Amino acid sequence: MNDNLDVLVMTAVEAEREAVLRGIGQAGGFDVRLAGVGPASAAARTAAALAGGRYRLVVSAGIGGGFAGRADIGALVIASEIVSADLGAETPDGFAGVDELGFGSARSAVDAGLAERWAQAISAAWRPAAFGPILTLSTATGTAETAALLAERVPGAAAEGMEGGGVAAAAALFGVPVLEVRAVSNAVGPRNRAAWKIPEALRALEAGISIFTEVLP
Ligand SMILES: O=C(O)c1cccc(C(=O)CC[C@H]2O[C@@H](n3cnc4c(=O)[nH]cnc43)[C@H](O)[C@@H]2O)c1
Repeated sequence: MNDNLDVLVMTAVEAEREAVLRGIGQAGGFDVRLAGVGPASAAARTAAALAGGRYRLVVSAGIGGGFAGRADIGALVIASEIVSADLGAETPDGFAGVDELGFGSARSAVDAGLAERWAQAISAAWRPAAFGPILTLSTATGTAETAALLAERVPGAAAEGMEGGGVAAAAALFGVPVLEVRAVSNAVGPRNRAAWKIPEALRALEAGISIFTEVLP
C-alpha cells in the first residue's frame, strides 16, 4: 500500500512514462505507471493501482493524434471531456453510441476547473494548448473518412488516443477525479506511421507535465 501518493499518472508505453518523469523532475507526490495500449488494459491497470494506493487525482497522459484545425503536431491538448468514441453499435443508418442505445454514457467528465487552468498555464508559459474533447478509440484512426466521421460525431474533438476512456472508467469506479493530456505526434487521418513525430511529441508531453506540477493546488 502506498500511503503518501497524490497523483497517479498512467501512460501507455515506457517512452511516455520517461517523458512524464522528466517533466515531474523533483516535484513530489507523483506515481507514474504503465497502462498498456488500449482502453481495456488501461482500465484494468488503473483500477489495480487505485486499489493499492490513495490518490486524489488520476491523469491519462501520452502522445496522440490531433484533429485538423484543432491541434497541430507538437501541440498539447488538455481534455475538456473524455469520449469513448467507438463504444456503440453499427446500424444500417450508421453508428449508434452507447448513450443512444441506453447503455450508459461514452462521455467521462474531467476535473474541469483544473483542466482549464492547466491549458491556460501551458498557453501562457509555453505554446497555445488546445482545450477540447479527447476521443478514446480501440482502433487508431487510419483514414480521412473515419477522421471526418469522428469530427462530426464529437463536435470540437481535438485529439484521439487509446487509453483515456479506460483510465476514466477506473477513476470513476474509485471516485477519483481524472484528467487527460495528449501531445500530438501525428494528424488524425490517413495512417503514415513513419511520419509520426514522436520525439517532438515526447518533448511537448514533458513540458506539459512540468507546467502541471505548478498548477496543482
Ligand atoms: O516507438 C516509439 O518510440 C514510441 C514512443 C512513444 C509512444 C509510442 C506509441 O506508439 C504510443 C502508442 C500510443 O499512442 C497513442 N496514439 C498516438 N497516435 C495516435 C492516434 O493517431 N490515434 C490513437 N492513438 C494514438 C495511443 O494512445 C497509443 O497507445 C511509440
